[in-house]
Amino acid sequence: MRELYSVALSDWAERVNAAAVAAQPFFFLLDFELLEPRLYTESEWREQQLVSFAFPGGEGGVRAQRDAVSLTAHPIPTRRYREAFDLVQSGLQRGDSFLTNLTFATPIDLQGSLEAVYGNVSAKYRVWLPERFVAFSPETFITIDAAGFIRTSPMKGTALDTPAARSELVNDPKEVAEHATIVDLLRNDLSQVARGVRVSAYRYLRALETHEGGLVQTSSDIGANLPEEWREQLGYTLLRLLPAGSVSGAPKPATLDLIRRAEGEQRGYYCGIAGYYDGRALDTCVLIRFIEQRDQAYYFRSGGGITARSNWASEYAELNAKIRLPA
Ligand SMILES: C=C(O[C@@H]1C=C(C(=O)O)C=C[C@H]1O)C(=O)O
Repeated sequence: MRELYSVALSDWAERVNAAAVAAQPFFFLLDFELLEPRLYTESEWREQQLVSFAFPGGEGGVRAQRDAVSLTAHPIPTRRYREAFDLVQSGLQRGDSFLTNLTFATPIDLQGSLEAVYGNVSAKYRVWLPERFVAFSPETFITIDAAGFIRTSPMKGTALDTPAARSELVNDPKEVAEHATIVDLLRNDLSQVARGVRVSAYRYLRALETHEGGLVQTSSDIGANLPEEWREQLGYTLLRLLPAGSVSGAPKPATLDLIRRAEGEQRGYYCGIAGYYDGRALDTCVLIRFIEQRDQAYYFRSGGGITARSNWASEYAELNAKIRLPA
């Protein structure tokens, strides 16, 4: 398996394995295309501040600021969205894919800096890579506890947090089917690296607060047992699970090809993962709810899952509805 990876990725995986075995804390970033793997030691984030992150059980990075931050989106032209959507639809109709996550970068005006966004918003996971991006993600990719129990909580299905939209989300056959597809895909992914795969909670609703009103998402929890010596293989285990099913689709190889053709640009760290190992256990998130800085411009990256039953206008609306700052 190892020879399939680039030198940079194998090197990254070996360094992850070594640090995990040595009980040395580390933080990492992996981009969607797996071209720019990064691994940071404690002094690189604490003293040199090459990256900042705030994870549920972990590090804080810079403290919350009080500067006002806000954003104004300039939605991408519907024509551009439809072209990509139609390309994805033809792949879905041919049966190359049965679920494809289609995303775009929407230009935004940002009042405040990436740092100010990082310091002001609340989210389960926050990551700030200076000059590059800030992410405020609600989505866990996987966690591994000290005993080697691996868990994942895919989020699939998003709606505004109103009673009507909630019940539509819960009852919509398309949403039900998409969610089942993702849970299946992740069960399969986990079974590649672990044993005793089980779903402990299925399709529960979770509210997400934002500056401009709430969103709800449907999530599930899936878990399994890694081999006892899991730390020795941690880097390669992570690579085998990527890209994350919830932000790619199924089946993965053909779907990734469809995504590349439809989106026409790399996702970079958006839809990649970030992880924090505290010396014993690992927590990772999917890098969504993502503001990117390119040259002197800012873009909000967002998207959602498309199936053969999807309709372009509601998918376009979902992509735009996600362009918000959490409270
Ligand atoms: C890629 C994104 O969304 C993904 C797709 C979701 C969906 O289809 O409901 C929800 C969360 C993400 O896993 C994003 O929000 O940017």
